[in-house]
Amino acid sequence: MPWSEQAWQAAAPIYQNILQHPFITELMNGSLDKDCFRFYIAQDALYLGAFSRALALIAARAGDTDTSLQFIRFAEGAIVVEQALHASFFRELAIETAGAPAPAGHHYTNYLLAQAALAPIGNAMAAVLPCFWIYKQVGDYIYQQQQKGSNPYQSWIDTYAGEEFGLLVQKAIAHCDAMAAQATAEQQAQMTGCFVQASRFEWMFWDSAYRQEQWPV
Ligand SMILES: Cc1ncc(C[n+]2csc(CCO)c2C)c(N)n1
Repeated sequence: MPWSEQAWQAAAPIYQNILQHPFITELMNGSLDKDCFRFYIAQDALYLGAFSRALALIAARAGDTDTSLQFIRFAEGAIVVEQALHASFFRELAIETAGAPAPAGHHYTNYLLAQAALAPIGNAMAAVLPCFWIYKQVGDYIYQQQQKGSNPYQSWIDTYAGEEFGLLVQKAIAHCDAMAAQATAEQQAQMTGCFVQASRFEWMFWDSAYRQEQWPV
């Protein structure tokens, strides 16, 4: 069984929790509070900025030029998405600035940056994988389950359900599987741990937006 299948199974309970989260169910039926979505988009702009830096760090640390080039492209993709967010959703939702990161986003981005900078490269790759893979699965799920009719969040939904995005995700999975194939059982277990941890942060990121999470003090 490829590493990615084991990792997905390990994170499956978290993924099920994500699908049942009210942020997702309400996004899907269009009833999500506009302020929660605004909060999410602003936090996501901050997230994408940090995420692209994490990908660029992995590119710099990769052992071969093919992997390096792929992660440079991933990093570019994240910047392009971030700029598109600014251009469309920020204007549409009248968001002036992204503001400061909330606790969950802060925790998630700093985890990714620390893994990308300091951890073994396989761990770093496994830590960024849920960002791709969970969004693909959630995007497809929403797209399939959605009732037809107008949904104010349709353009967001369409971003992650497309075939082009699916190919990108396959590449990210393949790079992790190639790393894992050369790793010891212990290193593979560490990679799985990173994948599960980042999946947890994906749930927390949505939950944070749903609660419009603030710093306690
Ligand atoms: C919290 C959070 N997690 C994942 C994504 C999805 N995502 C962001 S960049 C990228 C790859 C390159 O475009 C993907 C799939 C998101 N937007 N926000």
